[in-house]
Amino acid sequence: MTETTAPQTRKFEAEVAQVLHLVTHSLYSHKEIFLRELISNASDACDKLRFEALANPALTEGDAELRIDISFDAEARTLTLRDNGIGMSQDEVIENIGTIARSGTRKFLESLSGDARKDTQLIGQFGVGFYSAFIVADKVTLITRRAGNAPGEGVRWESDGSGEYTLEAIEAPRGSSVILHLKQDETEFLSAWKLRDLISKYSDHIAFPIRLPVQKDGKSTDEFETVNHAAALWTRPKSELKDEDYQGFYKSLSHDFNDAASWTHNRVEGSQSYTLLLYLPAKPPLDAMFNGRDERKGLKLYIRRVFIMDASEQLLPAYLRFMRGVVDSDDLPLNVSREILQDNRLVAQIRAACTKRSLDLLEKLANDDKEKFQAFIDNFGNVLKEGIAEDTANRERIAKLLRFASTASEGQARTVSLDDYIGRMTVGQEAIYYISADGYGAAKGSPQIEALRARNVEVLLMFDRIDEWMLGYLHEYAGKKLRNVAKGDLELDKLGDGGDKQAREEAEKAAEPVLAKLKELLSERVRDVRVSQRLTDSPSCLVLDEYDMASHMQRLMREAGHEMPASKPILEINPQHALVKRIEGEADAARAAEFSLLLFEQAQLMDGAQLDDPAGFVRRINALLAGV
Ligand SMILES: Nc1ncnc2c1ncn2[C@@H]1O[C@H](COP(=O)(O)OP(=O)(O)OP(=O)(O)O)[C@@H](O)[C@H]1O
Repeated sequence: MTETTAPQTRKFEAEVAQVLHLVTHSLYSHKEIFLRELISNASDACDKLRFEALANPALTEGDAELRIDISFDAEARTLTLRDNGIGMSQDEVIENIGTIARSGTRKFLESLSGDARKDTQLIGQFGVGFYSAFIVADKVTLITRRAGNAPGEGVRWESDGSGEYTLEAIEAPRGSSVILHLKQDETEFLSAWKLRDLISKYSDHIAFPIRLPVQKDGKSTDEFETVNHAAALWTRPKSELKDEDYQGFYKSLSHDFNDAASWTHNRVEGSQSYTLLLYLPAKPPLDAMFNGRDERKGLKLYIRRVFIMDASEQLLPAYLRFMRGVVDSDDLPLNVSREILQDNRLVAQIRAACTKRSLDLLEKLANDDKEKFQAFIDNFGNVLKEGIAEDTANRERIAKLLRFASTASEGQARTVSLDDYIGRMTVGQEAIYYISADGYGAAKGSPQIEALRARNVEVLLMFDRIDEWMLGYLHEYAGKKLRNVAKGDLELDKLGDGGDKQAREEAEKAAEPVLAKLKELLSERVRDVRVSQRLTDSPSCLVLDEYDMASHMQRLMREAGHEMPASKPILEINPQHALVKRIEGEADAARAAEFSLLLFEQAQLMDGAQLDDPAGFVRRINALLAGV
């Protein structure tokens, strides 16, 4: 450790100054949260000490009852939060309070919009932690000593939040005291009544005693009394807990300003015993947005009430990474490591239970609260889709929860479930039809869906990046095949009244000369030219064979740097269309070649592809328009 004797002044990292400025300016309307944040830090510090003391009991010697004391001095205008938790060494103070250690914070700063209202929302989800002290204080003093360090190795840190702080080595008890020098108008926090009220509102569930000085004749005495429940919330019987209790716990667990959308709380007893408390956030938590699949957080593992670690990766599959909560196991060994968690039978059981309970919760929400469920789909629907590939055992349950846009729904909102779709299938329809494209407009306007539309057959519109990948794993739902409308033979004869098969065969026969002409003219660009059953209005479209990769997926793969074998598409034509008829009757070979190219280029454009020769395309269109 670096020795400090006289106070030294240091500068905050530039980003800290930025966060501080933002916190103090944008969170004023939520100023009470400072108390919740500081209590939550104190509670984390007690958790950490309790955990370290498992291996080294000497750490808590002489002061083993972990607690958080809050006191105030009306004359000096100070409010002090003191915990006898893990404390910090000088290096840790510099690291934790003077810099922005977490990569998520940097990303958070980059994402700020400059719009105060939006940024407040964002910072609320991000969890402002220690810096929230500066919402109500114009100076903050932190006195701290790491458990295990000698009494003289304490640190005094002080700052007015304007860009610099001072550090000094001092004598200090184990743990941390945060002393807030309150701003002129923040007198309300110098009241036992007000503090008690805030503690029961925001911090009642904290598992350590939070104590306030006993009041006598309007003054604080030296005696302290516990004002919270001081029992881990998830250990309390459900019947005793109110919605506010669950929401309060959620907020301090997740640092979210918003209420959770829903939660599930279960005690499991059997071959092993554990408690689960899982929350579904109403808004995407920031880390779920910023941190990738490998950096996730949000599910805390406790063993017999002792906080062990964040074990989201071990206890939840990646496609449920938006869930937040607590797992408290009675049977895992306290000295469990991440490695042990990876490969442990009990953990595998708990993980399966977390998955099941999360899916139960989502199903219940889908049935009971359409609005909240729709918000879930809007926020997390694409994350859930990963489950189709990842969790084969639960594939059908996950598929049931998915929602899509379709030709029967309004706009691009994903509102149609596979069950809704099946309920609307027409006579003779055996498959669930979908089209996939780069965007909603492209999917909805796909020429390939024209004939299905004309027959009143609904088509699901898939246009999220993940869809094509997911569809590679979702071949069937409730015994019905999922079929890409742009692939293979649609067997439209089986639908509805079946149409006039004979008339179709005659039309195909009649189109043979134009097919032959087009095949010859476009032989370098297409694999085959066929009469389409899919088209009613457009002259042409591109289709794929049953096992070809969807064309926009091929493009995505190429963009991502994958070598894709060049495969020529199949062109389908509508022999009734004027352009096709024109080609058929065109005696001038050069013009016929130009127009057939146009037929192909139009199909490419509607498929979302880039043209090889846009200038040539425009020239051809103009020639056609000018009747040349
Ligand atoms: N009372 C305390 N005792 C010991 N360490 C503390 C205390 N308060 C803060 N710290 C340390 O400072 C770090 C930064 O605290 P801060 O509240 O800013 O963020 P955080 O708690 O890590 O994140 P979040 O608030 O989003 O959970 C903490 O991670 C912890 O290591």
